[in-house]
Amino acid sequence: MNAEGRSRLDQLPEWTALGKHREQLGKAHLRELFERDPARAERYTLQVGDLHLDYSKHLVTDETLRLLGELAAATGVAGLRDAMFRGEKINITEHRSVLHTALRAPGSAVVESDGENVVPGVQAVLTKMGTFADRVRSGDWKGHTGKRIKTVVNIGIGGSDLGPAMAYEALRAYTHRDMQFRFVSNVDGADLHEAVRDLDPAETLFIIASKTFTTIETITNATSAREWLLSGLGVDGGEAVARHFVALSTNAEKVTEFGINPDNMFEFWDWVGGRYSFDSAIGLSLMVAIGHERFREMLAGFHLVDEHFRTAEPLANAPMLMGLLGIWYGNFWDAQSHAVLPYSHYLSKFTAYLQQLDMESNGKSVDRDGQRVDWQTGPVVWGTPGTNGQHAYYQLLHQGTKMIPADLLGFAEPVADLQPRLVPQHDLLMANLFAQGQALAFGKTPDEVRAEGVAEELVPHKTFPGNRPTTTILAKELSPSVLGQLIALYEHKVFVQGAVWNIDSFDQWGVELGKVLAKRVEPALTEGAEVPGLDASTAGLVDTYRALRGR
Ligand SMILES: O=P(O)(O)OC[C@H]1O[C@](O)(CO)[C@@H](O)[C@@H]1O
Repeated sequence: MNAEGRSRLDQLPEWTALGKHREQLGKAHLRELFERDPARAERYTLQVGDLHLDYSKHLVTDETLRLLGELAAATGVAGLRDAMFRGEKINITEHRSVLHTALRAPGSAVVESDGENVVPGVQAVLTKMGTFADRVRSGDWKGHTGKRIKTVVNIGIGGSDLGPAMAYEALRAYTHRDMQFRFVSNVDGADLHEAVRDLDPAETLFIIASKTFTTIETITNATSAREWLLSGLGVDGGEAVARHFVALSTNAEKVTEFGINPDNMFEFWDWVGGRYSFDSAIGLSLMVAIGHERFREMLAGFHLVDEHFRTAEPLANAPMLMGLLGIWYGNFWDAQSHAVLPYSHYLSKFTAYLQQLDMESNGKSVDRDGQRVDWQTGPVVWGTPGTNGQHAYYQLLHQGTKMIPADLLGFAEPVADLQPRLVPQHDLLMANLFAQGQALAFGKTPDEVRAEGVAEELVPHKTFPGNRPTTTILAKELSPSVLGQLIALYEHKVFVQGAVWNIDSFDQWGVELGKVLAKRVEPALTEGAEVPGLDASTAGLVDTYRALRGR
């Protein structure tokens, strides 16, 4: 038991009860669960805003859900959720509030951190972003030589890249048709090189997105971008940088040091985690792309799901259910990973975005009390757009030895631009989604295979065991609001899991060691410096690298 009187997770009776229930369920098959309970599909469906969630193809019964609800109650998920919304410092290792929900709260809301209402500041930045976005979109914002901006290059990494880059792809149909948007994150110079090589510096705006403004990848790329701009324009700096560089950051001092005019800095706050930041100033490139009205629609979508999460009963609460189902598989069925499979080309970067959200949040093995956990925490999140995956790794999903719960996401209507020309194609896409969910759940028995006249020796090969759980999430179309709803759904799902596992989902100490070691090793590569304490393997690799580079 910890100081707050909370027992270790695996010693809770609710945990033990789930373990026993799992044994009792034994080899229960989804086929039987559906046969036994004809109303199952209808009952295990939720409508949240525009999102229709079908969780009937999960290896659960009413009893499972009841026990999972009891686990959520016993682990104080709702209490921690309320503390988050109230602005309490639930990020305990960094002593910070966790208030991304305030970024999308209505202007009239009052949300306090350290006794101060943060909402007016959020709204002021949104207004400043809106004015700036309008100026760039309309051509009123001119580059150094008086030309209008045609390309926006966002330079950032992690949460300062994945969110805007993903949302830009997702909302492509809503983006400014006469402008281009590019996203540079990798410290590999090839990323920046490819992004700018066909651009005219006079028509290019760089948005430097970094919460800390100290991230080596971003500062290195930003410095190279500044050199590219200045040499392209044939000037020394000063006014040219002010016309072509803006910053999104919490660190005004470093932004000014870099040479960016503080008037062109859009601020956010330390209570916004990097991976929860793209609806803050970090979304500026997206706002320029889709316009501030659409951006506000997206925020309203986020808020709708925030309110649902805050108020809905646990077993009618979509993020709560999704989080608990993940716990059911990870902790009681030993599933190691979770696939997110969008049946939408526009969501091609959605899973990559979720990887940071989920794995940086819940990839922890020490609990909030600093004790090593004895239970599995965050899963490996992976996946690509569904139909492409079908022709690559779905073989393993259907007939492999691993249990991989999956989310299938799809939209009833293609985005407006594609209608009506490609509507039949869209039906084919969605038929694939429905077919995959069905095949994964129900499979094909040996008898069904035999009935097709298949030779006996091939029967085992053509049998599909099924019983592979999926959640299907449908919406009418991928609008800005629906995107906001989807992201908030996953953000809160991750929250629920972290709360049950009793880990701090809002720090990321695990990324630090590599950063420190890279800084230490770099002089060995560039200057051949002696790096004390290098292990034999790494020292050998450094030597090989230097030899290959002729140093
Ligand atoms: O916005 P910053 O400060 O440049 O950080 C970028 C990313 O680096 C991390 O701190 C660590 O990878 C992420 O959490 C964050 O999103």
